Parts: sequence; C-alpha cells; structure tokens
Amino acid sequence: MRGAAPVAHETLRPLVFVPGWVALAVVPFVAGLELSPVLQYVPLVASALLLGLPHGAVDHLAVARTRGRRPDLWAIGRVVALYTVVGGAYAVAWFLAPAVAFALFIFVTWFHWGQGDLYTLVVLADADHLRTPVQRLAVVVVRGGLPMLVPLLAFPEWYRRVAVTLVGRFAPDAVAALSPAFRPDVRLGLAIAYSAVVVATLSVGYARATDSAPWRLDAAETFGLVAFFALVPPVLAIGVYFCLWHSLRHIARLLLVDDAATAALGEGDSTAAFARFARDAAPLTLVSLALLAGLALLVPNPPETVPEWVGLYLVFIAVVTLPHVVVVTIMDGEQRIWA
Ligand SMILES: CC1=C(/C=C/C(C)=C/C=C/C(C)=C/C=O)C(C)(C)CCC1
Ligand SMILES: [Fe+2]
Repeated sequence: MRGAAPVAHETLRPLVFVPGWVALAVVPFVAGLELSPVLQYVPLVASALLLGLPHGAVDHLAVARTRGRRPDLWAIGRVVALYTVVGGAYAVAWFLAPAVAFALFIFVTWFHWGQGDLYTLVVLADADHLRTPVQRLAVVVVRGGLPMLVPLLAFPEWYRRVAVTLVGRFAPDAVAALSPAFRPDVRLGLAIAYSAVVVATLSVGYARATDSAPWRLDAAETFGLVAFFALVPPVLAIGVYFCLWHSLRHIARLLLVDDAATAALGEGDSTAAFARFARDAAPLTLVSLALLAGLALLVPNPPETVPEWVGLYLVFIAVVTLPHVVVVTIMDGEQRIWA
C-alpha cells in the first residue's frame, strides 16, 4: 500500500492477527465455564477505554493522513462537522424511532465490520482471490454477517434482550416492531441464505486464487468466526470481537497512514507506534465518555444496572459509528480497497 514500508507490514502482521486468533480458540472454553452475566460484560465495558472506543477517536486525523497530508484545522473541522450533523441526526432518530434506529445500527455495523475485514484481507493478508468489486462486496456481507447475524441464529433470546435494553432506554414498547426477526422460520431462512452466500463467496475465491495461502486464511477465519459466534454468548463474543478483531485491525490501518508510526514500525518499534496512536486517540476518547454521561442524563429512562449502562453505551457507539463509517469509506476509496 501507498507510503507504507513493507517492513512495517511485517512488524504489524503478528500483532494484528494473533490476538484475534487466540481469542477465537480460547474464549469458547472460558464461555463454557458458565461465566456470570456480569463477567460477560467485561470486554464491552473495557472497550470504552481500550481499543474499542479509541479506534474511532482518531477519525479527525485519519482522512488527511490517508491522503498524505498533515491534518490541519480545516481538515479536522470537516470531520467534526460530519460527526455533528450525521451523528446528531441519528441521535435524534433514536429518540423518535428507536426500533428503526436499532435495525439501522445492526445493518451499519454489518457493513462496517465487513469493510474492516475486507481491508485486512486485501492489504495485510495480501489476498489475491478477491478480484472484482462483486467479490469484495460479497466478502463484506460474509464477514459482517459473522458478528451481526450468527448471534441472532444461535442466541435469539440474548439478541432480543440486548435489543430490549437499547430500545428500552427510549420507548420500552417499541421493541415489538423487531419481533419478526426472532421468529424461527425467519431465522431459518436467513441461515440458509447466509450459508449459501458464504459457500459461494469462498468457492469463487478458491477458483480465483493464485496464491492459496491468503485464501486459506480467509476460509479459516470465516469458519473460526462462525464457530466463535455460534458458541460464545453474544455480549461476551461481541465485546471480545470489537476489541481484539475489528478495532485492533483498524488501529493497524491507522498506524500505516501515520508516517511517524510507520517509521517506528519500520525499525521494529511497535511500542512507539502504538504509543503514538494512544496519544492521538486519548483526547476524543475522553470527550466521548463525557458525551456518554450527558446522554445518560437526556434519555427518558436513565440506566441503572451494568447491562443498562452497556445498552446506553451501545446507543452512543451507534451514533458515532455512522460518521465513522463515512470516514472509513473515504479511506477505502483513497486506498482503492474496493477496486
Ligand atoms: C452487543 C450485542 C449486539 C450488538 C452489538 C453491536 C451492534 C455493536 C456495534 C459496535 C460498533 C459498530 C462498533 C464500532 O466499530 C447484538 C448483535 C445485538 C447481539 C447481542 C450482543
Ligand atoms: Fe470501526
């Protein structure tokens, strides 16, 4: 990729891939120990300070850096305006139509977590089996469906409970509008359709791969994640995935557009590179937490328990994810991830 020294990629690769793979292998066993519900929330709560929330807290610098420019006040101001307008409108939507806002959150996350993995496959895993835009869109559907659809198929009651907690901060009765998604026949239909897309996507990829190693990595990750989300209760699974999969991969991407971090990685100094990220991300992570506290005062039913606080945190994440997806999609365009 443009501007990124190959050595930096080499330094990053194990740091990016290994934690997620270890989590896929280990967490199902931990989950088998029947963790108390509160412990299952630990990774999601931790994501407010570590990896999760911070991965989006450098959006104000990311676009300019991706274009090879130093972020000036004007560039930062544009991103702040994007967040205010798009995030603000979506926040209002949560108050007016919470069930619709929840459904949108699921679809946006599906796309966004899929697009994150597409980048990782193309740039960090050197995948050559994703030749066409249609294949790349299919990979986004497959990869995003792992965290967003598989839990609905495997743990519908958990999924419903989380939907109730999010929507319930605004209007407890509104969640009834989502009930068709939990019907067994609808879930069976979704399972069949999704499986067909997974098999077709991997098969076409296999036929087009010249180097089979990245394809094997893609297939192994896909089936590993299917098993992970089918076995691990969703709050725990999503918390782990958000930190160690999506956010870690995106942070690697951010390091590769930051010249100083890339230089540090080129010298094998990953600590210095990640420290730069932490410094860049700290201010807006703290601002985000202050905004979350403000949101808690504004909602009709303020949170009282840990699950309710996490529900509100997820609403806040939803609101900042919409502009975050715009930023990442601009990065995708600049880096020709979909071409
Ligand atoms: C917690 C949880 C859910 C939703 C989590 C979502 C949608 C998280 C999105 C996070 C984002 C977008 C982070 C930014 O990149 C589900 C699937 C309803 C199932 C039950 C557990
Ligand atoms: Fe993200």
